[in-house]
Amino acid sequence: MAMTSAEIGLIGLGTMGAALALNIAEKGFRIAVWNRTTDVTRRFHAEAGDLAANVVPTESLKELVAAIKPPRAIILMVPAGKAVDDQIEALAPLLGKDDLIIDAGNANFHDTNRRAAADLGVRFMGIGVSGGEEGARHGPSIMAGGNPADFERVKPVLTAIAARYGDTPCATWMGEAGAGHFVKAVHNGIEYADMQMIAEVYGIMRDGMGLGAADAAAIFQKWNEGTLRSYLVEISGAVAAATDPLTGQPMLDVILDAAGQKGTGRWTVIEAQHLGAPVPVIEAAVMARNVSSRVDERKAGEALYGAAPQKLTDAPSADELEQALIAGKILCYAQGFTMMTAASATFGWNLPLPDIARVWRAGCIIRSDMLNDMASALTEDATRNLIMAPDFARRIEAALPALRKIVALGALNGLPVPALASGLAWFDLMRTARGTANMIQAQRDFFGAHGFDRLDGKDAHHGPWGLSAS
Ligand SMILES: NC(=O)C1=CN([C@@H]2O[C@H](COP(=O)(O)OP(=O)(O)OC[C@H]3O[C@@H](n4cnc5c(N)ncnc54)[C@H](OP(=O)(O)O)[C@@H]3O)[C@@H](O)[C@H]2O)C=CC1
Ligand SMILES: O=C(CO)[C@H](O)[C@H](O)COP(=O)(O)O
Repeated sequence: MAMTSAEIGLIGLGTMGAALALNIAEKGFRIAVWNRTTDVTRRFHAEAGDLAANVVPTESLKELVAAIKPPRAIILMVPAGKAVDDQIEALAPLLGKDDLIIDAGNANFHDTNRRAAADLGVRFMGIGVSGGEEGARHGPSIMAGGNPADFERVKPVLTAIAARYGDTPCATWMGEAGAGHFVKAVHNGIEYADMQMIAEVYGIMRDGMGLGAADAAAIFQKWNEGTLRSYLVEISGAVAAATDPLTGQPMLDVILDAAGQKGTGRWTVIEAQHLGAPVPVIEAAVMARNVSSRVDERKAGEALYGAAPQKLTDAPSADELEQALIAGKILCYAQGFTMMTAASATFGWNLPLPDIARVWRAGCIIRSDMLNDMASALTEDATRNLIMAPDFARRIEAALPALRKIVALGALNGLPVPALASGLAWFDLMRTARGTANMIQAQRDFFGAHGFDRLDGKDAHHGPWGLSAS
């Protein structure tokens, strides 16, 4: 049996867990690990190289617990949902009341709230981890939730393994209970939206402008040297430049156009609706992913209506596409931050928006140069919608003509740009002082006597419709 020597434990040596365990070991912490399938643990230890000396492989939960110094901290890196509940149920009876279970997977924050409130007999916290395998191995962005004292306990490990923006570690406490997992869900929602908007401009390049993957790659690579510098634009350039070793064709041209999902984007959209803080760019991105998976229906649609995307006669320039993407990105992030403000009010959190922008600057999938400017704008005034911040208002005004042009071209020529179009529609609603909901108020009063508010403040809240009018 392993000696009581490890400073931390980890369960689940899959893609993320294995990378995280090596990262922890590399930063000088002795880590005990356990995996449901024992062969995986053995292989992991055997392949850990120099880091194996800092890894204690264990073959039962009892052995894992015995290998860690009390009070223990054990990270779970297993699929969200039932696997987490099952693991807690198996582990908790072996632990003491001061031991801490840390769910570091992509849990639904409602589950994290439930687990934090339950009498588990141990301490519990949920943390969001972003950066994929590479980030987990060399520096993820960490969004922690739970009791602040528990966070302080594990902070030395979390800050040591986290990505760094300059000297600042990207690991921050977001709030009690499910706050960390909530912020991670919003991160993933924005991730969906960023990816979708990039895919939309790629679609204009490919179908509207007749560009090949190599041309698209060059454009993405150039954008990655400017305002749009970000991990997702960088990898879009890399994937567009890659060649399929099997066929010699561009990789993008041999990949099926149907994207999977694990649900975090959907959770964000559902929660946004509950909060009354819509995130239409993310909604459009989730919708588009769902539609992408309906391949047969899309084929039937094309057979019936004909292929819509035609080469544009008035193609936009690469600069205009870049500007449209800049505008879409700002609008999407403004929606995400507004949603977090609404969550703070509803759930009694005080989500630290400037710190969230800061923690996303490095390590995570949505890291980008623009997040540093967002952090500055939110530090000036976190209560203000990002589109009202002078720096971003200037950028939106400069980029708006291009966004309008791309959305209009898309609509006129059957080139789908749902996320960009949703961002623009939201923006136009947000900048219209006299909207059209007077019509909605009147309709509701007409059919349901719901009453309405008046502009002139007079005390007459029903219209002259009467039963005969219907
Ligand atoms: N992949 C990514 O980019 C990211 C993933 N995440 C989240 O991290 C978590 C882990 O993801 P990832 O590493 O990609 O997943 P993998 O599928 O690569 O690994 C899953 C791990 O969980 C174990 N496991 C699966 N089911 C159970 C169970 N019922 N009980 C105990 N152990 C179980 C597996 O063990 P076994 O070897 O026995 O199958 C394996 O070690 C998920 O919540 C995911 O959403 C978060 C950020 C990024
Ligand atoms: O959390 C992540 C990145 O931040 C994971 O990669 C997650 O799986 C991405 O979501 P989806 O699988 O739904 O695309």
